Amino acid sequence: MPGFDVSKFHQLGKKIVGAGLNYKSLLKEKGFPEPKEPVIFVKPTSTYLLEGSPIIIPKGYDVFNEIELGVIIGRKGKDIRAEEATRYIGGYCLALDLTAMNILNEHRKEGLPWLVSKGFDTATPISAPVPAACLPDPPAARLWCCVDGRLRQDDRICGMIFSIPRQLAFMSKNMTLEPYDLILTGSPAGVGPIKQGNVIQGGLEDILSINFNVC
Ligand SMILES: O=C([O-])CC(=O)C(=O)O
Ligand SMILES: [Mg+2]
Repeated sequence: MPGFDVSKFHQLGKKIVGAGLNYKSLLKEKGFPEPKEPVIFVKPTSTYLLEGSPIIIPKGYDVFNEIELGVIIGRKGKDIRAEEATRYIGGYCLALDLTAMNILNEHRKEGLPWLVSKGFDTATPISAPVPAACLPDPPAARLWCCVDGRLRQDDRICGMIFSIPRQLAFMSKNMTLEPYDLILTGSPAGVGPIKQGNVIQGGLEDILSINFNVC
């Protein structure tokens, strides 16, 4: 994409918009109905964590792994049409949308926002980014996550309920998407607790990989 350098993502990363409950496999696992529209939330940029730094679990937080394909926005867009959405994608990364599930479950029951469960420091570990051209066919790609070498999550991007173009269209009706925003596109089944000493690894085909320690 002209004028967009995805390698600057780690310095210039802007808002983080997540789509939750977006994989058929996850909803089956949780016994939740499919949402009629994308369920979206924002994470603070202070949650970003780069490889080499450890995940820190706050006391009393039951933090769960959530591997996700991250879409890095490459150009400003408002009211993006799903048919044109790929033109706004500047690159991809892998991310862990770490979530304090004990807190989220309580807040969900009470109809409260998700910020506390998803907004703690180190809650968004991210991989190195790649340009959009490195992933020509996202739906066909396999996404996986291991904890201490044991496979927990393994699904294809086509297991999403709302495709990446539909997510960008929905989000950009509500808010302008800007270069270096990160869209977290939802996590497949297999989320579970992580604890001090765990090693979390994930991948998308042989295109993206992520590796973090929990301290
Ligand atoms: O944590 C949750 O239950 C919602 C979420 O972010 C996801 O499904 O990826
Ligand atoms: Mg998530």
